[in-house]
Amino acid sequence: MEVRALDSMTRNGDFLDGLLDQCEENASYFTRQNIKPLILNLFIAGSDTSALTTEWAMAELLRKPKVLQKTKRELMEVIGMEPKELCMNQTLIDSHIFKLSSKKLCGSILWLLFSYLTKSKRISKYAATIYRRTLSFWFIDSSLDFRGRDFEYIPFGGGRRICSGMPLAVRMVHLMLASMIHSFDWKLPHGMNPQDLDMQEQFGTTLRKAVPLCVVPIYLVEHKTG
Ligand code: HEM
Repeated sequence: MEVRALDSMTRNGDFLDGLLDQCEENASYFTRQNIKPLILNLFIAGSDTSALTTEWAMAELLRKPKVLQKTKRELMEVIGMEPKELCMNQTLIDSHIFKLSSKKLCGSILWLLFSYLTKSKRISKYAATIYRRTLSFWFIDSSLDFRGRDFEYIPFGGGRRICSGMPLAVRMVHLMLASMIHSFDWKLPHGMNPQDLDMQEQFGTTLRKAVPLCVVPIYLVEHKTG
């Protein structure tokens, strides 16, 4: 903090700087002691949820090779062949995702992804029915909003305590999935049949796969040769 006061170069304008600025404000109830638990909270709330959603989605895609292929084709159409284009660039991701959503593809993936999390959080009988129904379909032209407006489907909760990481989570999960599908072909190990993939769940704070997904990435030759 002393160094920050002396040297404006040590400021990156990032989240931590914002928190430290807040501590320094007169009459702020927020102190340096609050920063560590707050950041820890964000890691706990943000890492397993996003990683497991991505893992479940990959597992579902691998069980449905035609859907995986269709997803890949759409990504190739929208992004092109060059994997380096798919980087952590906000504008790029958003524009790509919107293009895909218009084809109902990403929308349907999102729908599937978050259904898992719906199951792990505050599940009601009604949500359970929706969840089961959701898993039977892939290409749903869903009119349900995952942002807490339709109470039968609240993967991020709703109201004042709705997940504050939702905008980040939606982008991260899409980006991770899209990068993986776009850049590699995927196959199951030891010639495993997609239908034999173990989809059992392990109950917990977040719903993980009982048997972690093991899958082999194959680098696409077209990418190398251009
Ligand atoms: C797919 C990913 C995620 C899912 C499904 C998810 C889901 C949820 C749910 C259901 C809640 C409880 C909302 C309520 O009480 O009504 C929640 C809260 C929260 N989430 Fe997420 N989350 C995800 C990712 C993230 C990420 C990436 C972050 C931050 C980096 C984050 C930060 C938080 C925080 C801080 C809360 C507490 C909000 C509060 O109580 O005011 N989450 N999340």
